[in-house]
Amino acid sequence: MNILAPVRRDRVLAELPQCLRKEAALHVHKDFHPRVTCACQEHRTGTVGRFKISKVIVVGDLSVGKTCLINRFCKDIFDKNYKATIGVDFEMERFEVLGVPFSLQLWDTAGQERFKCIASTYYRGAQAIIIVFNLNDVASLEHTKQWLADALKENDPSSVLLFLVGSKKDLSTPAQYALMEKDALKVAQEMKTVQRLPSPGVLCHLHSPRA
Ligand SMILES: Nc1nc2c(ncn2[C@@H]2O[C@H](COP(=O)(O)OP(=O)(O)OP(=O)(O)O)[C@@H](O)[C@H]2O)c(=O)[nH]1
Repeated sequence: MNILAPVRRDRVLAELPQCLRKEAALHVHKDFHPRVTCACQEHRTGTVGRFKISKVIVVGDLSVGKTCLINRFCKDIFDKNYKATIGVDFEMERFEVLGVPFSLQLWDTAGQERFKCIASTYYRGAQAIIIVFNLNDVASLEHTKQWLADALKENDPSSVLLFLVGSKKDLSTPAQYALMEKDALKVAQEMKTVQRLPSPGVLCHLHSPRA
């Protein structure tokens, strides 16, 4: 018996872009090295029963907008009142990819120093790390390096996906924004070096709430 509500229509992917199709994945070809094939099959997602699960952790200074980012993605809402996250919060977003049920676990961690200890116990086993900073607060960008270092202590730097996300774009002037964007791209470049990936391993995304 299926007790879950149907997956939201915009979370159903019936077709993948060409570059993500099976034919494009070299490791599924017969003559590919078995060790690589195995490694590709092992890591990316966990499985609970018939469900595939990926874990994403969202880290960054207090009040940079982590909860708002998750709420916009999961519920399409924006709340201008600040309510600090205590420890961690959790959202589960269900998808259907080519007919296969898939869940994204989103872990919203507290930015406040006194909750860091609790929050960091949830870092382990992430497939993606989203590091958020405030585009109007250069210190929050500087601190992303420490957030990354802490998150990587619990995860495999060579396989985890990193996203550096700037928030509160609506509050910055074009000049401030241009400056911050330059600095953010530099930090993203440094993160890529820390991760020691041959290809771009960090995506830098600058975000503002829709009114
Ligand atoms: N103007 C504007 N305000 C934002 C934006 N994102 C978040 N805020 C506001 O910033 C405050 C903090 O947002 P949260 O999402 O709670 O921040 P957080 O990073 O989860 O904070 P902690 O739980 O303390 O770590 C709230 O008052 C939000 O409304 C944004 O893009 N633009």
